[in-house]
Amino acid sequence: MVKKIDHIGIAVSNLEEALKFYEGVLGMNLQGTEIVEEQKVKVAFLPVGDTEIELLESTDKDGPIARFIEKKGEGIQHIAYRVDDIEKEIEEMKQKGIRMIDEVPRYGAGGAKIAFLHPKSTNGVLIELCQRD
Ligand SMILES: C[C@@H](C(=O)O)C(=O)SCCNC(=O)CCNC(=O)[C@H](O)C(C)(C)COP(=O)(O)OP(=O)(O)OC[C@H]1O[C@@H](n2cnc3c(N)ncnc32)[C@H](O)[C@@H]1OP(=O)(O)O
Ligand SMILES: [Co+2]
Repeated sequence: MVKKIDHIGIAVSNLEEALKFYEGVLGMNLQGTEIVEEQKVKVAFLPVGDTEIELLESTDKDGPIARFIEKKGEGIQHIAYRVDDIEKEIEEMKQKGIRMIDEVPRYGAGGAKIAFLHPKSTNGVLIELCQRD
């Protein structure tokens, strides 16, 4: 099942501005940035101990991050849990009646396999399953 919190996804309007806070004030180290076209995001990863903060800026006004900020403002958008076998977990979730946004894994930042659970099935938190080989 779930191994650890892989990352916490935070929606930001401007990545450069947000990094001034995370690096300059909190003293975190930027591990790298990447554009994930399929999710319409530019992401920055900042490791914290055994997990990471994922800052997400939208690359498209219709992307999930743009829509989130429009409705709720900047803030925590998802929590990602590490799993070993994402296909197996997706099947188990479906059997347990969970509404999956992704029924087949997609590719996220760093080539991880990812799949989202709908917040209506999870007490209001958008959950990402994440497998890294
Ligand atoms: C790069 C990658 C990686 O880690 O490698 C990433 O993380 S990509 C991270 C960005 N990608 C994604 O988020 C992809 C998966 N997300 C999605 O498919 C979408 O954002 C949905 C979660 C389905 C929401 O879509 P949309 O905004 O069109 O739906 P909606 O407005 O009808 O929302 C349906 C209900 O869900 C709630 N809702 C929407 N987004 C939410 C969120 N992030 N957390 C908690 N609740 C949320 C709304 O308030 C609404 O509740 P009420 O009806 O009660 O008002
Ligand atoms: Co994520």
